[in-house]
Amino acid sequence: MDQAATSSSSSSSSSSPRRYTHEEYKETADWLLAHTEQRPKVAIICGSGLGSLADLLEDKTVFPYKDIPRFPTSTVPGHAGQLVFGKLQGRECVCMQGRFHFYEGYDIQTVTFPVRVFFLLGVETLIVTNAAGGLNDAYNEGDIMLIKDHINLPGFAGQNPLCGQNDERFGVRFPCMSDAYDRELRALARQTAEEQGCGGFLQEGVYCMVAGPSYETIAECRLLRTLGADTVGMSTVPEVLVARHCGLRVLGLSLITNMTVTDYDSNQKANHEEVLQTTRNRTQDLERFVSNLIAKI
Ligand SMILES: O=P(O)(O)O[C@@H]1C[C@H](O)[C@@H](CO)O1
Ligand SMILES: Nc1nc2[nH]cnc2c(=O)[nH]1
Repeated sequence: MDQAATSSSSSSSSSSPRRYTHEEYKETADWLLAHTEQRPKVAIICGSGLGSLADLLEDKTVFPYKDIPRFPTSTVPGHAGQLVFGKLQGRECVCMQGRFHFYEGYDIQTVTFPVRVFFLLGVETLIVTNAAGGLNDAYNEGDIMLIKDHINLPGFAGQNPLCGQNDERFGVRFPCMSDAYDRELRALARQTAEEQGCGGFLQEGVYCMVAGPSYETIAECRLLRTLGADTVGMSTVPEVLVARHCGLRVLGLSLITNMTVTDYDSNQKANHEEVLQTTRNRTQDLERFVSNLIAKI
């Protein structure tokens, strides 16, 4: 990717892989603060096909990523590529309509760049959504899974956005992740789903991140299930690591857009069109769910 390759800051080196300085994050945050009067406490990152959440905001100010200093750009269908400030249920929010993925060619610090910008804007809670493949055979396409934990497979292979020199202004060198997904927010989400009458399709489980962009083989799906994963996707975990590092509360939601293939006799094939089609089918329920939930935060 051109931008991924050319926007590399001078701080990148093998001994100091931190890609952006505190000042650089702050410049972007200050630019945004100078261009909007909104001061959101909640940020939402929209997964594949889930960007219409941002359309619910009122009194919107919209910034295409290309206009924001240092912001990367989205390259994946279903990711519009703009930052939307506005009010949802009367609460000021900022919404990423389109996220960045490692498989797009961005390094892991670029993928997570917006999260530290949100922190510097004064955001306290991050709601992160994704489209994911279901591994748990008790799940159904169209279910929403509250993420209670994750498996960071790229992290096992050295791709963790917190690698490199640590800046204590963001957080500690060795952040705890056993409480990554806020228990109170999950309880609120369960309560919201019950009230909305959609408790029947709410699941709670473990999301596993793979680098992508290829979908999993049958053997890989079986392996991930054995490891304890309920869903698999290509995002979210890096953003959560950076958010928790700087003390944001996190709620994670996976929309099960497809059930993964685990049977050698199956003719089913994972594909992005199916992913987007399921998000189109479920978008209204998900929007109502997030919107009702935000009213309680
Ligand atoms: O951004 P998310 O994680 O929702 O997108 C998922 C993972 C890939 O980007 C894509 C595969 O269909 O959907
Ligand atoms: N890795 C992965 N990502 C997805 N995103 C949506 N569905 C899937 C899937 O089956 N696998």
